[in-house]
Amino acid sequence: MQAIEARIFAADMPVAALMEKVALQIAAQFQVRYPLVDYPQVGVLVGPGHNGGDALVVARELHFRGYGVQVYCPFERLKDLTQSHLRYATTLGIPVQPHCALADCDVWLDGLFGFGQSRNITGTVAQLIDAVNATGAPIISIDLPSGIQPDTGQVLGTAIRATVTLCLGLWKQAFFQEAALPALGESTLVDFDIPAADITAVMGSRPLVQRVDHRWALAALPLQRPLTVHKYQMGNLLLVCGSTRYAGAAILAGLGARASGVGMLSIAVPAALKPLLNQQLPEALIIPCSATATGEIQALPASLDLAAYSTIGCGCGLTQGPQAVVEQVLAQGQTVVLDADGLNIVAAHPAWLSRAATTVLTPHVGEFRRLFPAIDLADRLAAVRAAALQSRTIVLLKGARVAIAAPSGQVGVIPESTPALARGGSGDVLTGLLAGLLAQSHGADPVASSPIEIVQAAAWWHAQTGRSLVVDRTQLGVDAETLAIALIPALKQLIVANSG
Ligand SMILES: NC(=O)C1=CN([C@@H]2O[C@H](COP(=O)(O)OP(=O)(O)OC[C@H]3O[C@@H](n4cnc5c(N)ncnc54)[C@H](O)[C@@H]3O)[C@@H](O)[C@H]2O)[C@@H](O)CC1
Ligand SMILES: Nc1ncnc2c1ncn2[C@@H]1O[C@H](COP(=O)(O)OP(=O)(O)O)[C@@H](O)[C@H]1O
Ligand SMILES: [K+]
Repeated sequence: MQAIEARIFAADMPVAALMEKVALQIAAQFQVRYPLVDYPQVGVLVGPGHNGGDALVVARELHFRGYGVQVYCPFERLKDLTQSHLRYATTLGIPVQPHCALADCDVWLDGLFGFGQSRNITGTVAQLIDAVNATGAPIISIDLPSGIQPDTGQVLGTAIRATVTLCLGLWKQAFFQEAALPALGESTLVDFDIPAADITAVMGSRPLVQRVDHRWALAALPLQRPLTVHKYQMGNLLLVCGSTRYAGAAILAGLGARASGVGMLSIAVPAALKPLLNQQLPEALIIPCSATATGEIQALPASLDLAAYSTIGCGCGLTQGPQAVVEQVLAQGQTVVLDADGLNIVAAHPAWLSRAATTVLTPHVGEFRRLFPAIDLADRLAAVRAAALQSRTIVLLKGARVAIAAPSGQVGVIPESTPALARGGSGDVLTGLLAGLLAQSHGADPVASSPIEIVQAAAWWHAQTGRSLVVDRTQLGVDAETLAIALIPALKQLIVANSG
């Protein structure tokens, strides 16, 4: 953003004109969300840079529209343009105070810091932020909540907890970092006509980090099958999963795979689980495996031709016993998705990941740390990219903002989700779903999407299904089985909602 902004200014767009253009939009949005009749008193926090300048333009506009405006600016030295706006606000009779004795305001506007913030916030400024948060009144943050590091999303000591954040121009990475989520509130983008040429000049035609949106995700799904296909051309998936202890994980992965539309689904489980799996997934071919005394897979049947499958998904509910099975799966030449215990096993044998075919790893933070102990998770987007580059695999880092990185360094992030998905088994559903989609892309009639696009699409679909279930059933109603069964109806809704 800084580099793009510099290009715009170098091309002689006056800085003050751009600030005015942006701030007038913020003022308009402010008045729609917080109308004068209900929110007559506005407190405005002004920082030393252009974020503070934006806030002062908004303060001026709100003053003329009839709001009672009170400015708080705990800084002595301001950038010139910000200083000019402050002088003019004072001339208009808008009260300006430096300290924390806060008036009773109905709503706050946060213009302390924007994308220029990097240092820890201390002293009076920190006190001001804490005091405004403590009022309980709604807060609109300009560009970023003050106190949030724009790239990593980390809290710089303390941060405004915004009700609404109006992000200016282009999404900053912090909007997709979990550390920032509690501070962001509802986030929307304010467009101010950045020339496309300036964006491409700085970011290239494909930015390194991209939000996965409905257009991309729906385009990557195999929604239209060729007319004359047979089942083996629409993906031949093998799931290797389950143990007596974790039988449900195998069922949930199977249900996720079912929703993918995969042509042929086989599930290798300890023999004792076969009747249960048959009952839950009548369409699947259940492959009984020899088991240890503790109910783990001992070995895959010698007659099983692993090379016949287009994709193998391995690990859900496996336990850490079947190491040789994981090694055998990774020695195959086709796409492998590793989850849960598959990841825990491979963490001790990273060399097994050196393979020519595509490997997809789907760790949560705990599994990620075991796999990549040297990679710092403070910046999740950088961490997932480093992991993909290091392991030459596709890495999907689970959590509130799922991030997916390819060995090329490209990162996709799922911009919307719901904490209702933080529930045992929902990851198993995702593994089955994405393995089933990957299997179809390797069928004889492949869809055009690349593996990374398919993994992103699966994660998007999974998160959107969670969100749609929350609407119907509250956050308490998103258990993993319900999630798996809802994938298809949710997809139907998503297609209808995003058509045209
Ligand atoms: N994106 C764009 O091109 C536009 C940007 N504008 C605004 O300009 C902002 C960026 O302006 P600036 O580059 O001036 O940066 P900021 O307004 O974020 O402020 C940076 C200033 O704060 C100081 N500072 C940073 N952390 C501090 C701390 N912890 N304690 C005390 N002081 C601290 C810095 O030394 C610097 O002087 C954007 O966020 C946005 O609000 C708009 O005015 C117009 C369009
Ligand atoms: N706070 C959250 N908000 C949104 N999604 C979440 C959150 N926490 C977890 N998830 C999602 O829920 C799933 C949990 O998967 P995982 O941790 O593997 O659990 P399990 O192994 O029990 O299935 C992942 O898809 C993850 O991204
Ligand atoms: K701000």
